[in-house]
Amino acid sequence: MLSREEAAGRVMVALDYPGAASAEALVRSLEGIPCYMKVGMQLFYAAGPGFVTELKARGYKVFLDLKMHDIPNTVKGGANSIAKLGVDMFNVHAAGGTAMMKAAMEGVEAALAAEPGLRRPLVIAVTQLTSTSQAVLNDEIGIDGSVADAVVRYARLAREAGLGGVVASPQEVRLIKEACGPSFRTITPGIRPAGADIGDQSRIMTPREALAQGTDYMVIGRPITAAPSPREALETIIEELM
Ligand SMILES: O=c1ccn([C@@H]2O[C@H](COP(=O)(O)O)[C@@H](O)[C@H]2O)c(=O)[nH]1
Repeated sequence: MLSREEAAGRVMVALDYPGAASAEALVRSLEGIPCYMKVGMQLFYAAGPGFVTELKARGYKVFLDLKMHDIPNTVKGGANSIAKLGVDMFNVHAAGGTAMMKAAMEGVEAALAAEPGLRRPLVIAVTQLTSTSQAVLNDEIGIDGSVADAVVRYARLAREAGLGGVVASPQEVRLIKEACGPSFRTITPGIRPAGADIGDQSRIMTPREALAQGTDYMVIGRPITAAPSPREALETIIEELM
């Protein structure tokens, strides 16, 4: 059983908006609910790091979801800059390989050494996007085997590189925890309350199902942001988790 506060703390609201004004309106509508805020590419490219530091200054937990995937030296620099924003969590693509993921960790260490008061962010890796189906993985991308096997392989790589968790679908959480241990964090998009529009997601579960699988955090965007009342939609999800 989760308390209301614990349940809210498991939800990361995806602020997928074209600019600061619309994102700020959503944040205000959820005021007082202790959920995580997730800033992704759309908002970050439009509103910049100032929006992130403002959320932190107002006491929000922030996941910066920029999914870095580049050569190790570039990712090291990117991770260094991100760590200096004081976010709680950020990510890279596990497909970049061990050297790239280790470079992200080095970038964080360098930031912490330069500014000892900084918060240490949890660095996590994207495994297979939750929009990727079995058929797309095999027939289009050309990776053989099951999605679950590919996800677990990436999760093991991420753990070996020193990262603290992965982004995956809730359908793979149990396998990831078995392979990487219970304290290795799972952050799961692909969350759809019963009856909600699936949209472009492929590997989905309801909030309650995801929690039963043992997910640590669930990322939820449109089921909240596109609802007539985002606050009511989030409250309903929190109730479902209690
Ligand atoms: O595999 C992934 C990685 C990241 N995401 C992000 O999560 C949210 C999901 O939004 P919904 O509106 O609930 O579908 C979005 O910001 C994605 O960029 C993901 O869906 N899958």
